Amino acid sequence: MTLPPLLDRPLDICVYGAGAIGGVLAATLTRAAGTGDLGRVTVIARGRHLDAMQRQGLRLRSPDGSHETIAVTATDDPASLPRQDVVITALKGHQIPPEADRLAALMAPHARILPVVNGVPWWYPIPDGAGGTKGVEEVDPGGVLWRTIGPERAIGSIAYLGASVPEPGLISYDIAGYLDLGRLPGQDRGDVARIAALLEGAGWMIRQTEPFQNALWTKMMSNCSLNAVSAITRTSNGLNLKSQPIRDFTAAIMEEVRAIAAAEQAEIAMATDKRLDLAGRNPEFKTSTLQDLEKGRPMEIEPIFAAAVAVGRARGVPCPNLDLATEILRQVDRSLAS
Ligand SMILES: NC(=O)C1=CN([C@@H]2O[C@H](COP(=O)(O)OP(=O)(O)OC[C@H]3O[C@@H](n4cnc5c(N)ncnc54)[C@H](OP(=O)(O)O)[C@@H]3O)[C@@H](O)[C@H]2O)C=CC1
Ligand SMILES: CC(C)(CO)C(=O)C(=O)O
Repeated sequence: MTLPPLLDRPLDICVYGAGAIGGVLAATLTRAAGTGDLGRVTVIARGRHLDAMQRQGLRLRSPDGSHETIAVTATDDPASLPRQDVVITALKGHQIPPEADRLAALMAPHARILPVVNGVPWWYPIPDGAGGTKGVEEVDPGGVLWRTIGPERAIGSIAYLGASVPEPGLISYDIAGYLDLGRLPGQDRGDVARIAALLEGAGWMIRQTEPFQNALWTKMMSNCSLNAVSAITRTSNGLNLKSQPIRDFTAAIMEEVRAIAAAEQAEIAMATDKRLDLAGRNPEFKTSTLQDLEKGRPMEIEPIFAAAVAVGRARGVPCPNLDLATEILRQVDRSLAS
């Protein structure tokens, strides 16, 4: 399908899900709203976090420890906003499918969507067995996002940074980093370049790794291993990796994901030992999966770990360590729900 081009005027952006990652994005974009190629910036949030932002503004703690308060335009009702040029989702993977209709209604006909999400994204194609492609069932059950929004409107977006929400209204930007934007081979990248430039204008460091599946599976290698192991042990990676057996288990998952990536024609340039050493450098930081577990919220088990296993299965790549880690986490989730 040919997409209508982005309009030749500043682009209005809505950040849908202003939690840890979305909160950092909302803060930085709101600061820059109305400058350069950036039009109005709005935010979708909910509950006590929304109340706090509406009452006191979004409070941002930056990696250098400095604090600032930013007045954001925030609502829990996307239908109250005008149709957007760009929607950035920063929801958990499992929180996106239930929002499919509201997301689609929020997007102008020419709009692009940037799903900043860990795991196999809902727009990522795998063979459907009939000569076409479809999304991965574990991340988009029944293909609702694939049908309602369409994979061609999505620009691949990966956050290489760390953030958390210590209390409602307060976003802690814990580990400074960057966003990687891109599309798979053969797709038009003109809109990627424009949105990358817009985000750079708002102060973001942007990479555009080509082919994009290299960036995607490089991040998956970290998430499938570090996030899963930290949630199983309920311990930060910094401490986990001091134990040789845990380090070996984490490395084994990384190697399995590397093999799945290779079957997807993706190259993970980062050596496993180097990635493990990097993870050991932030002993205080808890992965987003461990943050969820500690807050008693559902973990992104299906969109991250189970989806990777599913891609491995579709390509005939065994991943027994990741498979076991996934099943352990499902069991943890079930035990908490009962
Ligand atoms: N945190 C991190 O350091 C990193 C996270 N990521 C990835 O980024 C993505 C986002 O994660 P993260 O920012 O940690 O998640 P958060 O849970 O902090 O943020 C998601 C936000 O969206 C809100 N939300 C969910 N559904 C709705 C809805 N229907 N309407 C309005 N608001 C809604 C949530 O509210 P509520 O709390 O009520 O559910 C929450 O505030 C995930 O895929 C994660 O794996 C990637 C890199 C690092
Ligand atoms: C830890 C990190 C930065 C990489 O695995 C991450 O993406 C997360 O916490 O979700």
